[in-house]
Amino acid sequence: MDALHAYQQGLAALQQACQQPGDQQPEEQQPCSEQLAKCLAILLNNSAAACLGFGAYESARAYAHLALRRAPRDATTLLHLAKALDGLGRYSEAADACEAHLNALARQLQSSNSNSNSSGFRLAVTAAFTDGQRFLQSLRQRAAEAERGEYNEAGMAREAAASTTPRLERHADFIGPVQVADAGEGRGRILVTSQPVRAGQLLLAMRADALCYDSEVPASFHPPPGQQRSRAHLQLARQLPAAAVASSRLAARLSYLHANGNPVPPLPDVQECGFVPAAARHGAATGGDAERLQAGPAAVAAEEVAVAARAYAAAVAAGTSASQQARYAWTRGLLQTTWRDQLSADSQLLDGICATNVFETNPRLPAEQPATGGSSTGAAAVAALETEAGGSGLWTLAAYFNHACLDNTERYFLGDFLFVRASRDLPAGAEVTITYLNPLMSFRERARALEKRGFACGCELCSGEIEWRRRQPEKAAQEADLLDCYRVLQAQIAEEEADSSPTSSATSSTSSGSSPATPAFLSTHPEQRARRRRLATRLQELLSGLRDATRGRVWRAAALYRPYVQLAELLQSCGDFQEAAEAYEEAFGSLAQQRDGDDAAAAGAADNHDHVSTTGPLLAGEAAAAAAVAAAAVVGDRQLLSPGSAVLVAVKAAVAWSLVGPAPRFGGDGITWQEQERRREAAKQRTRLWEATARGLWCRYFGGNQELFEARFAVSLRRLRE
Ligand SMILES: C[S@@+](CC[C@H](N)C(=O)[O-])C[C@H]1O[C@@H](n2cnc3c(N)ncnc32)[C@H](O)[C@@H]1O
Repeated sequence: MDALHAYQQGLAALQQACQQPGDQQPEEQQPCSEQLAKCLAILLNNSAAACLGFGAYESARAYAHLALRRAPRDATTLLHLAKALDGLGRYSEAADACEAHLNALARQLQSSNSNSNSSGFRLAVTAAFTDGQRFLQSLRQRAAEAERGEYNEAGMAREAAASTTPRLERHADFIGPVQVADAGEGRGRILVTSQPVRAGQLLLAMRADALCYDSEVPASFHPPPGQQRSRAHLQLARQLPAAAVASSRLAARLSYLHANGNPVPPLPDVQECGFVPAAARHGAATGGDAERLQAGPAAVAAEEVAVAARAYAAAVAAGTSASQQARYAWTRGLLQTTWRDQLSADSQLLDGICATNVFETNPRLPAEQPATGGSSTGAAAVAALETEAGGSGLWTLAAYFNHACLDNTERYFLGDFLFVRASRDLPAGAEVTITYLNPLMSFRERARALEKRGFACGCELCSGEIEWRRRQPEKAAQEADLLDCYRVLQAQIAEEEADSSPTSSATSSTSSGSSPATPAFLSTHPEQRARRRRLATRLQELLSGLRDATRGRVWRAAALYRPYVQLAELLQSCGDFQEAAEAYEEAFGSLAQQRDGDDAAAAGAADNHDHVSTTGPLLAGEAAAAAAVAAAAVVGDRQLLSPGSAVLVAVKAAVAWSLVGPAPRFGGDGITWQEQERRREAAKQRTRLWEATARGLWCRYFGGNQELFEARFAVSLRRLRE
């Protein structure tokens, strides 16, 4: 800031020197001498560099632009312009400026060869050229991301996996075909599609505006007793006031967010918040500075003096009181000045904003971690990377998504980057929703969690359940009783699983050296296996009751998915791989929308199968698999409750089937060698089928990047290849 001040004084002095004596009007000013023009260019360029130093990008751009009017081919100024445009998110223009910078360096190299300049100079220019090429590459990458939503997600997953607290700073946000609109009817602001979109299309990708990873919470931080929010969430809320004071962009974005219990703020100001849609970026990518760069040296005109003065004023404002630019933050009282003239942020309001809008980065699937009644605000039904770090963050544009238990998007995180894709084809103007909860929680759990947040969900899933309860009160009561029993059983299963510590005789899931014959999760202790088998039998009985109680309902996953996955895991740990695989298939089947006659269709499939196959223990499972895979193939026709869970459970089914063939049969069942061979072959086919199903769903709902699929399911896929 001091440097900028000094340059400004220098510029003022030169300005005076350039002025002709007498009382000419500014328009009549004469061109100053070549030497003065050179000095001016240097001072303007240095001013640009100073502005870059404290993030005053608009001022840096203005200064660099003025400097280039005097020295249009100056390599350093072109680099400063590229950096300023990069900071402003104008990536294509920044790439143009960077290319011009590289051309200027190439010319310098050429003339240094012919002028026999010192080798030191040539080395320095060559090094700058290499840096410039790298910079250009990263600008082109950001332009592709911001303008077209083209991300190297597998590369980002690797970047994320390389750190325990990943922050993917080198990537740009993408705001696709969505915009904020007023929903009215007490539902606040929502996101709607700005054009028709296809299932799987990327709607939004953005870095967290603020994020705290679990591992970043100081050990000394003890949340107040009874607190429902995670430690990272609370820590984030504590950090926000200082962060809002330090960044006007963050303050602006936060100020438009809703905090339950407060009046809903107006629609966010796009300029203030910097929510630039990809379409607008694409349009801005032509012309602008890139074109104006062609302008030759010019006289010091009054207009330019005014531009320099404005750039200076803006830089000073940005450097001294960053948050002055967040106008609505002042109106709302989120930012204030204290009696000592210091800037401060309303921590209570920010705490409320956090409570209403935070997402968790690696919410676990319910089968991995039973839902706890929905205290987490961001539980999502997507398979987390095995390496993904847990944390709480704010993604301020995603905060305008309203909730629906049966939503029309899929979301996932790569480090601190949030991706949201459409999970259905949607027309223009359709409301885009996400689920704040895990849709696989029971209706009662979801309703209770949303009640705490002050609203009731009226989505198709919830209204379907309400209608079913009205029509079938006995079945609903039966289901509720069974789910209560399931909760008791769940606690016993959790206790049993806790018993598989490395010191116990069962092999822990973290042990190494697993092979298909002795998978890591297989319990080798006979007593433990017997205990688990007993629990599995009780779960099977309970599931048979739940199936009856929910027969005829459109969606059954909320009741069936979790117990089936849990059953599969128990069976797998007992070495009953085939039964485990079939339980995973049932879990998968429960995710697909049930239609009238679906059960009859499955029975029909089994009957058909009967005619062509010898009756055997694989039969029921094969029919179920065929039905499930068929369901996966026609998801366009009907829906999956949670595509993320469907992909995960399909992978798990594939792994379970891969273990069937070569696994030893406990207890022996006296089957022939040929029969064993037949089963082995059938299991192999089923493995391939389920892997293909998982990949098919991945393509439909997650953009289809196979490398990312490999990264997400690395451990499981390795097991499949063994
Ligand atoms: C993350 S904000 C979503 C955006 C919000 N509508 C706004 O204007 O800021 C969460 C809040 O939106 C409201 N909301 C979200 N989903 C809703 C729904 N399905 N029905 C009614 N209100 C909802 C609730 O007040 C909730 O606490």
